[in-house]
Amino acid sequence: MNNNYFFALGLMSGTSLDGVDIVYVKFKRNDYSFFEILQAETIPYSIEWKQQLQNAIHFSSDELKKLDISYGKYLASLINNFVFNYKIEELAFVASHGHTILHEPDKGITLQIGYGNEIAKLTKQKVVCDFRTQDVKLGGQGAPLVPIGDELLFSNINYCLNLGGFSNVSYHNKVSRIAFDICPVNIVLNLYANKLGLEYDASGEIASKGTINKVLLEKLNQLEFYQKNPPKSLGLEWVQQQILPLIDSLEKDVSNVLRTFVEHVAMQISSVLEDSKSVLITGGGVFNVFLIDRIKCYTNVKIVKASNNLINYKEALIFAFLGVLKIDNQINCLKSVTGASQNHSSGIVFLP
Ligand SMILES: Nc1ncnc2c1ncn2[C@@H]1O[C@H](COP(=O)(O)OP(=O)(O)OP(=O)(O)O)[C@@H](O)[C@H]1O
Ligand SMILES: CC(=O)N[C@H]1[C@@H]2OC[C@@H](O2)[C@@H](O)[C@@H]1O[C@H](C)C(=O)O
Repeated sequence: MNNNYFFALGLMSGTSLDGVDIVYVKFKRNDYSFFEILQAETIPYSIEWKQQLQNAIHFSSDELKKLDISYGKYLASLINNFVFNYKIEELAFVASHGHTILHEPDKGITLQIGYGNEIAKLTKQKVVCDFRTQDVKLGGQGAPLVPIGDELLFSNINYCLNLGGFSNVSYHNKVSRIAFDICPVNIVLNLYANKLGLEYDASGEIASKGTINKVLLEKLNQLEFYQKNPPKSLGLEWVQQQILPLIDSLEKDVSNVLRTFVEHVAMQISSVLEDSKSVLITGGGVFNVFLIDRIKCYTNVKIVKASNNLINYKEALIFAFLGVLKIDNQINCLKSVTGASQNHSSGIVFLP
């Protein structure tokens, strides 16, 4: 055993409901910039779990309490399997984001299920969870929480850009960390790829064969959201109200839609990135070769190549890191990002 290092598990279940991401990470004592992802796996949801998590928004508070416990038991079983399969012997704690069921921070509500007490009991590990509630209590949005990880784990990089359902960015301006959603990405590209019977447009092949609809492109770029200053965020409702009707009224050909939307994304992303700065890009959109090429056409940024583990598991890694900060009683929620009344150390610790 080397006392300079310690090991943690990070668990994240994202909005896309593809599964639970688990990472086993090596951290260094007294050096927050060090991390190494040793093992990583996504455990896909069964149809039953997917349905339950999707429907839970309509559950009564008693039903939610039951789900909190049964989902906690489920996470515990995934952790036990992971520890067994990868022969993990050293583990300081588990940090679990859980799954977000309710999130209306302006009404003081945020709920991530997966009861930590259940996980601690069944895994016999120290567990840190419930990272968002305290921030909402302090008047913050309870999200995004990843930027503190960007700040401390990737301090040598100017921009951390995520290309998921939506694209978001975080960077340090002259005074503090800034983070915001830039524009929709895969949530829109997938919808149109689905019309061709595809899950997504692999490598952006179909988009690359389409033609730009200039009127549509201009109208997309003129949407009011893009003129607003951060902090700002996007949701599915906005896409349904502002983006889809616009596309459908102006372009019928799917490859032209994909081509035009890729151009829109590339233009919006490049408009927030300053030339010659470094950018770490993560999220599944990294594999859209055509989109990355288009971004490169508009900017002179230096793209830092991320490993596949980092591309796919950065959020789970950062929740493990938020656990490290909580256990060390250090700030893990930034008021400059969430709008809370103060910076604070968030999360609840459960002992086995
Ligand atoms: N080879 C590929 N070519 C093009 N696109 C890809 C490829 N692989 C993955 N993607 C895109 O990435 C998406 C998955 O990305 P990711 O897992 O980051 O999304 P997410 O978890 O829904 O995002 P978030 O929760 O951060 O919004 C896929 O749905 C698809 O659109
Ligand atoms: C409430 C909640 O679960 N929000 C998630 C969600 O998924 C993406 C986006 O919306 C982000 O705000 C957040 O997660 C990331 C990991 C965050 O907190 O940084």
